[in-house]
Amino acid sequence: MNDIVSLKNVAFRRGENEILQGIDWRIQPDEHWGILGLNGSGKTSLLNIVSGYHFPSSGEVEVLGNLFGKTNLPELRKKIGFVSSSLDRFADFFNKEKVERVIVSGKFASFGIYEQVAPEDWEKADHLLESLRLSYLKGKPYHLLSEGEKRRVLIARALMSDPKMLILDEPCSGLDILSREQFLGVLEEVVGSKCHIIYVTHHIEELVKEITHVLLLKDGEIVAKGPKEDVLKPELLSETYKVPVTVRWEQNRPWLAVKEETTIR
Ligand SMILES: Nc1ncnc2c1ncn2[C@@H]1O[C@H](COP(=O)(O)OP(=O)(O)OP(=O)(O)O)[C@@H](O)[C@H]1O
Repeated sequence: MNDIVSLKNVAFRRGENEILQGIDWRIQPDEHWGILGLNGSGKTSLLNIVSGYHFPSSGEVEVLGNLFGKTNLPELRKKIGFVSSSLDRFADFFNKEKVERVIVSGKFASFGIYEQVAPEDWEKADHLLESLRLSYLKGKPYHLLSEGEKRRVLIARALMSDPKMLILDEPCSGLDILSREQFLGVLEEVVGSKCHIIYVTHHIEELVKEITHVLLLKDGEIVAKGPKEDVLKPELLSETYKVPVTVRWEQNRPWLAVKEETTIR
C-alpha cells in the first residue's frame, strides 16, 4: 500500500533561516503520529508543508498520493482537516450560529453557511454529534459552549468533509483536565473513521493509545521517529527538550518530569 505521507530529504528555508533540514519521514496506513519539539523547533512549518500550505525549498513531498509539483494543492487541502487552539480566534465568525450549523459549515470550509445544504448533510451532522457524544449540544449557540465543548465541535466540523487526514495542533491547550480527557476520548472515533491523525503537543501525556508513532524535532531536524514506545525514551526526550527529563508510563500513557536537582537557567 502507498504511504500516507512521504518526505524525502526535505528542507525549508525562509531568507537566511534554515527552518527544516534533512527531513525524511513516512506515515504508513494504520499509523497515527504525534510530533513533539520545543517552541520554534519547526513543528508548524512541517505541518504547513504536509497540508500543502508551504512548498519545501528542496526535497520531495508526497501526501495522500499527491506528489508536490505535480498536483493541485488546493484539492489536497480539501482532504485534510485541521483543528488548532489558534482556531479559537476565528470563533467570532461562528457568532451565534447553532452547533449543528457550525458542523455543517465544515463541508464548505466556510465560517457560515452560504450554500444549499442537502438533507443528508444535516443527517451527517446529527450522526457526528451522536458519535462524538455531543447530541446534548444540538440547538445551542456555539458561543455559549465551554472551551472543551467548542474543541469537540470543531473536530465534528473537521470530520464533516470526510478528511483522509486530521491535523491537531495543540488541540488541548487551555483546556482543564476534564475537558482535555473528554477531548482525547473523541480520538477513538476519529481513528475509527479511517482518518489519519497528526497530533502536535507540548504535553506527552496527550499521546493516548490511538497515537501509535512519534517524531521528535529539534532546531529543524529530526532527533528520532518511530513507534511511540521506542521514541519516548528519557535520553531522546532530554535531547529534544534540552533539559534532563524522566518518563513514566501509567495506564499506557507517558508522563514527563524534569529530573531532580536540575537547575534551569
Ligand atoms: N515565514 C517565516 N520566515 C522566517 N522565519 C520563520 C517563518 N516561519 C517560521 N519561522 C521561524 O522558524 C522557526 C520554526 O517555527 P515554527 O512555527 O515552525 O515552530 P514551532 O515548533 O511550531 O513552534 P511553536 O511550538 O512555538 O508553535 C522559528 O524560529 C520561526 O521564527
